[in-house]
Amino acid sequence: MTQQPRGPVDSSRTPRFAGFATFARLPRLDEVEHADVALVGVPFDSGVSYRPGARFGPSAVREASRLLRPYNPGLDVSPFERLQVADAGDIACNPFNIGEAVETLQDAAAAFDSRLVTIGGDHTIALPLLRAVAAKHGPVALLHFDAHLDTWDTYFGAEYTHGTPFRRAVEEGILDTEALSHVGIRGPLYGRRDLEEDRRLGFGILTSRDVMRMGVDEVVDALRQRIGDRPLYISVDIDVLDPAHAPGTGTPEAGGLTSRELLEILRGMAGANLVGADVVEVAPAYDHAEITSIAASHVAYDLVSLLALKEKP
Ligand SMILES: N=C(N)NCCCC(=O)O
Ligand SMILES: [Zn+2]
Ligand SMILES: [Zn+2]
Repeated sequence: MTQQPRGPVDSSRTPRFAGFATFARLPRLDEVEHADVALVGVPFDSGVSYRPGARFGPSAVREASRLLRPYNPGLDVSPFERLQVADAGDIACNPFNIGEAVETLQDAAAAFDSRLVTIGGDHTIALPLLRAVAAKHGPVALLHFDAHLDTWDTYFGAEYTHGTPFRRAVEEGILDTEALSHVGIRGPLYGRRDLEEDRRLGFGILTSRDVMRMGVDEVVDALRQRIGDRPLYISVDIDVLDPAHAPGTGTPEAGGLTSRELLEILRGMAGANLVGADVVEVAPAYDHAEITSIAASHVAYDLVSLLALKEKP
């Protein structure tokens, strides 16, 4: 290929509301020879326990990402200049067979030679994504933003659901159990045992209340200390945000983070050895004025920026 596109379409020449939506108006993966980072959608929500609809997350986040601009002042980086970043479209998974969908996604993710920032989809998808990452890097540190633990065992006997990916991942030995953190946990549980089992799996918790009391800087310090320079995977369930900041999601819980807090904690990870990330649980049917999909698009943009900061000088 000769003249390959790079970076977003220029919004001062082609209105940002025109044309097909790729993430941040970036080139499609099939338009470039190689991408350092690929944004990929996983329109799968057959693992949800309550409100369905995250299958429409990828397209909503792409639409909401039209307003993103190429320079990220929060991290002082122009991610699309440093790296070739492309939109790989969606991975099509069987909505009627969760086990098959998980396998399809694992194989598809493993086949990329780009780092992936994945847009879900429900949280079930984190398991196959982590498997693919661990196949390349070995067990990874996990920074998990969520209202929910997602370390429950089974629902209706099902092992693969959006409430269980991280228990499966620990069982499979694909996580580095010295460096597992949940941030933003809150809301009612089934019992105290949920917390005990979560702790036994190796997780440390910074609750939504901890974030409020400690403040962003102290939270970042604690997380950085735990993560060190291990290969790191970041999984962001958008319901970590308060329903005021993310109404469009399947299992909303009151008392969550603001989008500002979430973005600032993410920016605190600058320089970490990030190897992959996802943003999940955007369910646009419950959204208003794109509040949730805009938040998710900014989260994905900061995740790409973190990869850009790390990959090249
Ligand atoms: N991963 C998300 N968003 N939710 C998990 C909720 C599981 C439950 O209903 O108990
Ligand atoms: Zn959640
Ligand atoms: Zn979750």
